[in-house]
Amino acid sequence: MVAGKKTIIFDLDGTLIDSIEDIAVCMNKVLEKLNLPIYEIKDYKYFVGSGVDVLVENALKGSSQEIKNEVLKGFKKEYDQKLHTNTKPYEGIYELLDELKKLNYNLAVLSNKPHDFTVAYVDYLFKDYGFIEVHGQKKEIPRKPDPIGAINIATALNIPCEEIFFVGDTMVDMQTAKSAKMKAIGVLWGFRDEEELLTNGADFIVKHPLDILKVIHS
Ligand SMILES: O=C(O)COP(=O)(O)O
Repeated sequence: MVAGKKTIIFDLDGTLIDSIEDIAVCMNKVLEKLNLPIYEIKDYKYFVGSGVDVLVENALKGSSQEIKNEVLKGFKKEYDQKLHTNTKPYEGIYELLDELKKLNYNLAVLSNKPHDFTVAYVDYLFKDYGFIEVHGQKKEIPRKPDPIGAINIATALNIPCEEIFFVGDTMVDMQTAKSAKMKAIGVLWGFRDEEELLTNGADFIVKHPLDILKVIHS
């Protein structure tokens, strides 16, 4: 029975897991091989969030489609084919999930990371927490900030969107939450700042994962 249970949907990159270094290292490797300019980690925090195609677009503004295709192929080979050891849950995430498990919440993930890879990371890092709906980017479903992925989760769990908390670290997540009529929690340990989250509709801002417990009990 899942109906009626309290529900939280989490974004993955920048919210549950700190993946930025592995993404940056892989992309820089591909760029270097092709003699293209590389970027610092802080730049990647703004490139990531809308899926791998947009990551490539952001890193290659002004380049030809041919080069973009080559980088995309190279990045998928470099990054998407294995789990990366520097990618870890943020400090406090396991403590938060322990509490949410005790409270018997429905836990879900909605990411713009490729679907198979999203599932692989959740299985690898969070298999003890019973995430009930886990969705990455799929060809047939428009990616965030389109609300359809979030609405589909609500429908699958039979929970009204208005009762669901959506937790994320970027404007894409806040826009998704608001378009789906969910409660948007913006987190400050991820890739973007408070101003971006508030401007894009965050209902709550949290500085540490355990602060989410205060929000959901308020
Ligand atoms: O891979 C991305 O671009 C973003 O993934 P996220 O939706 O989990 O932040």
